[in-house]
Amino acid sequence: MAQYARGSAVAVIRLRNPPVNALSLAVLQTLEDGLKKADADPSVKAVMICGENGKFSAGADIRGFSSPKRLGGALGPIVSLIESSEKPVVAAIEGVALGGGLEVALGCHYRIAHVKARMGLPEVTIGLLPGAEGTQRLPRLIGVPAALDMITTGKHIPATEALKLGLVDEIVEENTIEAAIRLANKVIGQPLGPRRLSLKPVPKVPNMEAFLDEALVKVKRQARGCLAPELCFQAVRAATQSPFAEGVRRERELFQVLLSSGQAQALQYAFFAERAVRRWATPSGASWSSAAPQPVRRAAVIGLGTMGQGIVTSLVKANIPLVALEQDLENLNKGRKAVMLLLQREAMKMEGGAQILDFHNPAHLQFTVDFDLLRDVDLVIEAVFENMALKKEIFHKLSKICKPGALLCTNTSALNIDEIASATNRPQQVIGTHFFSPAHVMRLLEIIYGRHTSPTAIATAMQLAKALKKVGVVVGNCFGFVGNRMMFPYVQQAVFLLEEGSRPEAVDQVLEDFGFKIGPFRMSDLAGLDVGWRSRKDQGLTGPSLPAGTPARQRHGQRYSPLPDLLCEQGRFGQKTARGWYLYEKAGGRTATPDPWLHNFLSQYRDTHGIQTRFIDQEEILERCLFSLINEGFAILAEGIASGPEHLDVIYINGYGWPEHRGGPMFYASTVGLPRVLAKLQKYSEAHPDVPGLRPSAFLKKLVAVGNPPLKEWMSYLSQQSSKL
Ligand SMILES: CC/C=C\C/C=C/C(=O)SCCNC(=O)CCNC(=O)[C@H](O)C(C)(C)COP(=O)(O)OP(=O)(O)OC[C@H]1O[C@@H](n2cnc3c(N)ncnc32)[C@H](O)[C@@H]1OP(=O)(O)O
Repeated sequence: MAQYARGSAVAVIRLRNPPVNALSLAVLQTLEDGLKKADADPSVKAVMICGENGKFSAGADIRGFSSPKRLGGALGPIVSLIESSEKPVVAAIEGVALGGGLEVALGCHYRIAHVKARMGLPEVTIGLLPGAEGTQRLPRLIGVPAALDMITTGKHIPATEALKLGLVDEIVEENTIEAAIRLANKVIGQPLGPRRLSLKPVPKVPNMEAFLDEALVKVKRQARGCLAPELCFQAVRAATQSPFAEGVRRERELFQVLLSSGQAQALQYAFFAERAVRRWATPSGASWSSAAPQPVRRAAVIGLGTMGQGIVTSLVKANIPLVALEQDLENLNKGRKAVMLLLQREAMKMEGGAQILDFHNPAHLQFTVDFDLLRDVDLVIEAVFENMALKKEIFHKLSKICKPGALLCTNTSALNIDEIASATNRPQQVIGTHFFSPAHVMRLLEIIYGRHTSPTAIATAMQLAKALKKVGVVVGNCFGFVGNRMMFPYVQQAVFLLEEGSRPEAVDQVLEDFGFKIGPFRMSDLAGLDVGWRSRKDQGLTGPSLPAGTPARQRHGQRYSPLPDLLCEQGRFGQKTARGWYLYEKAGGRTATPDPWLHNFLSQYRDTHGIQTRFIDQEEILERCLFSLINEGFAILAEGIASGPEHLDVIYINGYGWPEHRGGPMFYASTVGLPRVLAKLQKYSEAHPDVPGLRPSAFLKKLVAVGNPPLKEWMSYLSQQSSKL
């Protein structure tokens, strides 16, 4: 709701809808009532609009976009009403003014902001555009280039930048409300025409059309199939071509297109999914609501390879003092140099970075080879090589050295947390923290609890994720956990498709067109083919431990492709060796070129194994890769490894480059329709009976049998029916 109060000559309208004063229909109604009351009251000479609890408003209530009584066109007319008021209206911006919240402020005649406030039009990130006339007012106020940047990226800007852009008239360090009332009193009686943005012309840019054409190319390139950035662009372009009223009409049309697009629903689902996974729970009943985190005043990272370097950088950025440990001086110096370089780059990106990132002070970041320095840390993150024996040795040592309360985390992408914990005298304090590379950039932190991990340990790891500005997702312990376990069948299908007749570039193209940042073969080349090779050798799937006489394309009675092993045997490890599934300009090069050698190698391979090369169309590539990944997701849910489909989706969006506008794999499955996913899996499974990843999961079959319920109801079928699966 909005609260109306009149004191002296200035009426105060306070937006009130905790926690972020989202603009629901009820809030809009009371805002409109307040404006009309102020207008009708002759003793009121000016109006001040602010938000409750130090936040102006986070914009339209996102849940309202999917409700039957849609928010759609409700806000624009109210913004117009504010602007047309004959009494000056001042916005007092504290905390955040985002989306519709900022559009309300743009309707006001004056804007005053607290120095710590943030502003933005993030509608694009939830698949929409600023549909309350924001695409028409903002370019008039701050110019087309700056407005286009804010509207097409959705970025939040600090008040200091808003002042420089002319988005706000003044910033204050003290009480914003009092300053806004002072300003309102001061401007009573002054002409309002020049303050009405709808009456202003859009400032000219030399070669406007050329500028816009270039901007459009950039917007499209960055959108990777997402509709909203381009439609945001079109709305701003309309502001440069048409009078205000016509621009508003165009904005409304484009808004409706986005509102009814599946993409907006997917992005809004993703927004709430990210927040839902914070409320973690385990099958044993531990949960976020009852577990409290332990404070982490000092941490340690063991191992300064690529992952360790990124983790150290993340901790420094989060201002957590730490000890970085390596096994010997040579590795320590190498690691230190790399970390310092990363930190310098990060500091350059931050405003006042060098002061904020105090990484030259040993009290904040200490490099050592001495395990004894880990005695009083609150949390250790082990980030050594993916080797069970090595990790167990380290954890055994840690449990002897670290203080009793210290949390012991292992950065692993697949290894058994319980086995690692068994090497310690405190398995309740051992937890998996699976960072994604580069660890100081990627948002995902998969948090894996073992059989004995305590709720406090989970809560502490989640708190750490928050401090590192990452999205923590709590999952159970199984080989590959959630993300990699779903990735295995996906990559396996991609390789099988090569055996049957496809090429890496064809498979990658289909998945990149779908919206993945990078296809499976480019991804393998980037990560290094040797990583998987080592793991397969450890599992006895290839290498010297493979029993003599094992068929080349079969393991344990299932189809197996030795193609990646054969490439590794040729020294083709991907980017690092300039050759993998592609050819690169040099070792460490980034530009992937299709490799005639590989094409020839694939033909010979097919001949050797008597495989008839066939043409594989895009639909089959997409369905076999994606549906096998989704199928594994259903198995994971049925086993209780993750507590809901949102967890899987958040993991895929934030750790695996899944296109957010498709809402994550499980949401995508719900949009395709589970009966179709099942039918396709059945078809492919019949064609490839020796591939378990294509065999439909019992849970998927169950959901289809009960009538394809909406995603939010899936888990209820599991709890009622799991015994029958
Ligand atoms: C009718 C109008 C036509 C069109 C134009 C207008 C369109 C819009 O305005 S669309 C909305 C644009 N605004 C946003 O996209 C902002 C979204 N929110 C955020 O970015 C963040 O929540 C925040 C920066 C405002 C606060 O971040 P933080 O402090 O980390 O808190 P949370 O993110 O956990 O949020 C707390 C709580 O509030 C819920 N929430 C936040 N914003 C909205 C919103 N706009 N509508 C509905 N609910 C919102 C959020 O989900 C959290 O609740 P839960 O934990 O229960 O999910």
